Amino acid sequence: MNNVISVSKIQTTESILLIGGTDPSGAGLQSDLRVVHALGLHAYSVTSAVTAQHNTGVSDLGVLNAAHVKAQLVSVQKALSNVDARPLAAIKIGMLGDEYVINAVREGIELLRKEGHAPRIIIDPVIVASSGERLLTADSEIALMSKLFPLADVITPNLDELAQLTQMSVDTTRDIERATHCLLASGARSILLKGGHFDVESEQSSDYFSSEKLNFWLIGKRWPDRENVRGTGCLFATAITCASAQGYAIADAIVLAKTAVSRGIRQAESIGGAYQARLGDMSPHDWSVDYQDFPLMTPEAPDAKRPVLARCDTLRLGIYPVVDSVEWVEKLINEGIQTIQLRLKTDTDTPPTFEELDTQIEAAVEVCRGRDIRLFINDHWELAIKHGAYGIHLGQEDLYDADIHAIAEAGCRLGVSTHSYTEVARASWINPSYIALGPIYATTSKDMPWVPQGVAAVKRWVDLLKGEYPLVAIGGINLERAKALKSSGIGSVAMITAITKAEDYRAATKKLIEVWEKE
Ligand SMILES: Cc1ncc(COP(=O)(O)OP(=O)(O)O)c(N)n1
Ligand SMILES: Cc1ncsc1CCOP(=O)(O)O
Ligand SMILES: [Mg+2]
Repeated sequence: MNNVISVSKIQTTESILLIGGTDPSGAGLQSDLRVVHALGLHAYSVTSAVTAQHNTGVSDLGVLNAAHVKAQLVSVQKALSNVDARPLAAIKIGMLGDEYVINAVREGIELLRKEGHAPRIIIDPVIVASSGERLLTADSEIALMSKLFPLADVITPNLDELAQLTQMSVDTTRDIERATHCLLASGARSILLKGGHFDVESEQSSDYFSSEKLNFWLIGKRWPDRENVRGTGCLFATAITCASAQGYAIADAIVLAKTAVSRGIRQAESIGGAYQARLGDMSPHDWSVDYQDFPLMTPEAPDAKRPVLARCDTLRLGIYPVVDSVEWVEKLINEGIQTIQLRLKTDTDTPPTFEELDTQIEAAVEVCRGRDIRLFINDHWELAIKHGAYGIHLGQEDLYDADIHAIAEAGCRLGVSTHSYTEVARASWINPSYIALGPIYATTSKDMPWVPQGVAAVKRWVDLLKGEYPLVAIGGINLERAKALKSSGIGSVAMITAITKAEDYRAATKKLIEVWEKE
């Protein structure tokens, strides 16, 4: 999975370049600019074509002469050479119209690259309008694919465009997966199929993302009473561009963008005979995400059955030590600990045998029996089920191997690690018994590719997920940091070192419980 930037390190002052066609009724560049402005970012905009359209169709279309497009790109390049210019972090390419403009855009990007700009590139391959009119000449598709797709970090076709670009049928989820994987061969780093036009009778609106390393469906709510909201495809691609410009990994940018599309449709207003997406003001720091707009993510088909996992008996799991032996479990529950994890790793120089794991897990469950203790078993989900543990803790990679339905059927709780928007969306599909957020601070107990998130990010997660799941913060947490985290509203803090490496583990545990439980 991609690394993620810390939410507290996102950029809010980068600039974006939008290239596309105008639409007097609100889609195209007009829609793109609304997204950028809702987030308080700065955009340069280069017009490639002028369209006359409404929700009844396209009545006129003029593609600009390529020289005019190139001249606009040169002006942007000059603006960017000023000392007070904000760095160009991302480019969104929308409607281009013909191959002359495609060539001009390619040259413009090369010029910007020569000047040292290294923006991310998001291409919305605008080929056909929703009403059916072509917005790119038929003989220009090859130019779009050969000249621009290889530069793209993401391409965002809708259903018709995916079918058109791959010449494949896209009637089922399997068709979409196949066609999307096929389009990856164009050289783009990733593809996002915008699924607004797929399975329109469904209560869900599902998009499919594919890259070399990661494939998933992203599932959002559909709003059937908001028909044909204008410019949502543009909104999606532009929102991805904004989040990319802020430094988010592409998958996280896509999850955030999906929240913006849902928000825009949920708040849409009918103006002049057509629904217009409405974002309102959004904080560039957390995009003012509302959980009702937050998507679910799954590598399985969007209609796959979701597990129904047992709930924890509380939203506040309290001080949560993570330990590596039954002895530690016993010692700490004797000190008043009520939530604890047995973490027996097998990737060590002297890994435990299967029999040893079996014996230890059975013994840990036995030690907790009849004592109202929430004992979570890390990784070894089959043994946890076998011995009737209260719960299991799994990381994101573990989720691919584990049988989540078997865990649910056994009545076992499941806590899931997360480090990013993508992983929270993945966890949300599973509807886990708790969500762990980490690393909050740097940790010496585990090699982590993730940047520590800090207290401000925990506060944002609490605000986003409040009441939905018990939340657990982990990574480098000691007494002082637990005090700082308490104000975030999180219900639990997990730790290894602060207890198991403490000079006096009894005193350390007592103090942590005291601080956490103090009103
Ligand atoms: C409470 C809690 N949060 C996160 C983790 C990490 O789990 P995972 O990502 O599976 O890594 P390992 O612990 O297996 O190395 C955890 N164990 N507990
Ligand atoms: C297992 C794990 N997962 C995320 S951070 C971490 C280690 C936490 O240990 P410590 O409390 O010593 O930083
Ligand atoms: Mg694990």
